[in-house]
Amino acid sequence: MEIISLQYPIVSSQAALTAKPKTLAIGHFDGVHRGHQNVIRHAMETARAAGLQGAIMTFHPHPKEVLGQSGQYTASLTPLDEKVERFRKLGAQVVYIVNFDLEFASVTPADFVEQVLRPLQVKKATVGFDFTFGAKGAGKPETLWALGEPDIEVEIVDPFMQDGDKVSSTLIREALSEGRPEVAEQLLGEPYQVRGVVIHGEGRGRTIGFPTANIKQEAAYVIPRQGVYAVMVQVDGKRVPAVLNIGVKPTFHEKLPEPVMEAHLLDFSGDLYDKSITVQFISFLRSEKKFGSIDELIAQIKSDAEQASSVLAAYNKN
Ligand SMILES: Cc1cc2nc3c(=O)[nH]c(=O)nc-3n(C[C@H](O)[C@H](O)[C@H](O)COP(=O)(O)O)c2cc1C
Ligand SMILES: Nc1ncnc2c1ncn2[C@@H]1O[C@H](COP(=O)(O)OP(=O)(O)O)[C@@H](O)[C@H]1O
Repeated sequence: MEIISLQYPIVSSQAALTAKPKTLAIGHFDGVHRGHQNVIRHAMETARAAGLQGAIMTFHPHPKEVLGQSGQYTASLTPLDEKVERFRKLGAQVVYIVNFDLEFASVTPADFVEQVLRPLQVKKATVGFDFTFGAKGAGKPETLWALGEPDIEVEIVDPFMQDGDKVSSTLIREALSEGRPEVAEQLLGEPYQVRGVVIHGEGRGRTIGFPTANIKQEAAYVIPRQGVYAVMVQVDGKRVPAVLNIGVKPTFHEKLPEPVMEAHLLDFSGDLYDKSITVQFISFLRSEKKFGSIDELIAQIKSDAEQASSVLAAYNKN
């Protein structure tokens, strides 16, 4: 798979000069959830059937981040490199990452088609029913259809529904903020995950019998609701059951400026510092509490670990 960064205008760029006829799925695709997967699969199938290259175009950073419309979009469900990995798994031959800056934000829908899609040899474009593009998001799928004529065929993919709801990144963000990782998993098609590096914490964990790997997220992820979770941790190519806390440790701190994310891996011992790990959120267990004594906290973490162990044993059986 080829990964090509594009900076508008692209007309005389290498990417345009060497472009092959293609089918292009276009979207932001944050999360690469089941709805996105459906759009991308349609595009890849169309490409195969028509003997065209199968490509995906996405935008980075998030338009809402650049245009300052919504603070929450500084965090994503899938940072760019994870998104690109998923595109690879979905069979893309080429991924275009368009640098979404203010200049690109002001390109009209017509110019997007003439100055980006046609130079890239797009013969078929696949978008979701709610796709918007061009300055102020003025372009809709039907606009693309009209502007693409006669030689760019546009395929508009219907909403992907699950239990009566339209699968969307917003729904996934809501589920995570409510501490419902099972819902997020259903919508994503796999558990919600956060990657990061293990850093040093306060060194208290091992003194209370529960060493915890403190995770510094590798990018600005959407962070689930604070509290205790049963999670699966991927480290050194292994998947290890773990119990995780996202919180401010009220038993020890009046006010931590930022919540921390820390995982105690079950039936595990070893040095994890500086390792890159991936946390998959499986189930929410409880809210974080301020305990009157360290012994009460230890007893509670012991019971959290037991609960996580049984939840994860059942999860991994299915
Ligand atoms: C499963 C689990 C549950 C936890 N629950 C709480 C809690 O309810 N209240 C709290 O103050 N700290 C809680 N903690 C955080 C501990 O206070 C923290 O792990 C301990 O202070 C060690 O921190 P350190 O790794 O920075 O040394 C929890 C930690 C784990 C692993
Ligand atoms: N079962 C385990 N789960 C998590 N970390 C473990 C485990 N066993 C050993 N460790 C090691 O212990 C470290 C955490 O110990 P801890 O006393 O909590 O220190 P810190 O406050 O620096 O995180 C981890 O970063 C890891 O290197």
